Amino acid sequence: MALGPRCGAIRACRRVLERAFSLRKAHSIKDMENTLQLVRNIIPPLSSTKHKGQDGRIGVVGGCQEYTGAPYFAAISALKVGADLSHVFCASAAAPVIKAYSPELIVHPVLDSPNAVHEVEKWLPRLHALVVGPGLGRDDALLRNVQGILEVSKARDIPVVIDADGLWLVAQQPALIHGYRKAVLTPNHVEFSRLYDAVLRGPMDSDDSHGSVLRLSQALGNVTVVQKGERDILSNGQQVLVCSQEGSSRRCGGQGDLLSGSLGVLVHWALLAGPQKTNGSSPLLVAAFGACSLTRQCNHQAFQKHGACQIFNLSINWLPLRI
Ligand SMILES: NC(=O)C1=CN([C@@H]2O[C@H](COP(=O)(O)OP(=O)(O)OC[C@H]3O[C@@H](n4cnc5c(N)ncnc54)[C@H](OP(=O)(O)O)[C@@H]3O)[C@@H](O)[C@H]2O)[C@@H](O)CC1
Ligand SMILES: Nc1ncnc2c1ncn2[C@@H]1O[C@H](COP(=O)(O)OP(=O)(O)OP(=O)(O)O)[C@@H](O)[C@H]1O
Ligand SMILES: [Mg+2]
Repeated sequence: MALGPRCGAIRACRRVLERAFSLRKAHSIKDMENTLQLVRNIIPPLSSTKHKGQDGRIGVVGGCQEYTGAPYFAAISALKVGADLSHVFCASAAAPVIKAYSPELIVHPVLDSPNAVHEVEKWLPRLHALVVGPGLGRDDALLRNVQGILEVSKARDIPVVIDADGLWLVAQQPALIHGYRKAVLTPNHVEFSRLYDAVLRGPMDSDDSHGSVLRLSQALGNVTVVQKGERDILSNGQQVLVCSQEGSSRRCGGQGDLLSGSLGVLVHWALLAGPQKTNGSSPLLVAAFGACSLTRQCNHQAFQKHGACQIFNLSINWLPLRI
């Protein structure tokens, strides 16, 4: 009985994905349509023969005393997109708050414990992907623990989406993810400039966004980079994709968290599907394009429905995931 509403929500979410991917608006170029078809190909079919967990067990690493919304938005988005289980590994002060937001999330108050790396590592064999950074904050002790978590995740070949303060850590230590082909970075404008400066040791050319994203990806050893903005620009150092699907002009906090959480599950689906389903294109690029497209489409639908409503802030932006 408890599964009913959740299955309904997932089916609804899949319908939103399907609708998002069948839109032909906004800078619609043939490449964009072709890529959306590849995104459709990686979405696993629902089936009564599957067991719980098969469609994705995602871990979000983030959440501290100040920021409890960001890890919640990322983790709940993974579920709403279609993951079966969503974990949050956060600092102890954030855990009761995040638990209270939703009984659907599994919350581990471990990030500030002396055994944080071990506490997360013991879950890794059961997780398909990690989303590192939403609401993490910049406390040195937490960042040291997250460094350890990234190292053990790489050793186990777990895909990682790195966002927000996770990108702050990578800007301090690019070697942490250099050459790790299962990493996707999702910087906003400021995070991208910071990373570019740190890795390429010079300011980016603001007249050449494509080139800048391509060069940053190459300099990081072909890690996939998603530069969010008016148009999202994605590259794995070989190919550059642009997602210009119509979004909204409302720029409230948390939209990037929806993107990184959605991407966590799409990365898992894309790697499971493999290059035959993505027609030889990089599965991670296809996943990233799907997450950008979905987030922008949700922003668009929410804005259509609620306008520039200031009261509900972010909630207006993720309502479409629940229809
Ligand atoms: N509800 C929650 O819990 C949420 C928590 N969150 C968490 O907060 C933490 C910090 O993340 P963050 O993104 O605020 O980063 P940070 O480096 O402090 O930069 C902020 C400053 O950069 C600027 N700026 C930003 N974008 C820009 C642009 N496109 N173009 C130009 N400038 C731009 C802007 O500067 P200003 O305009 O104010 O001078 C802004 O004030 C992180 O853990 C994250 O996950 C969020 O996820 C939201 C929801
Ligand atoms: N100017 C814009 N026009 C339309 N969509 C945008 C614009 N800027 C960002 N977006 C979209 O909003 C989503 C989040 O991007 P944004 O740059 O706000 O991330 P962020 O700053 O990391 O957000 P968060 O507040 O969650 O940290 C992305 O899907 C992106 O495509
Ligand atoms: Mg962000």
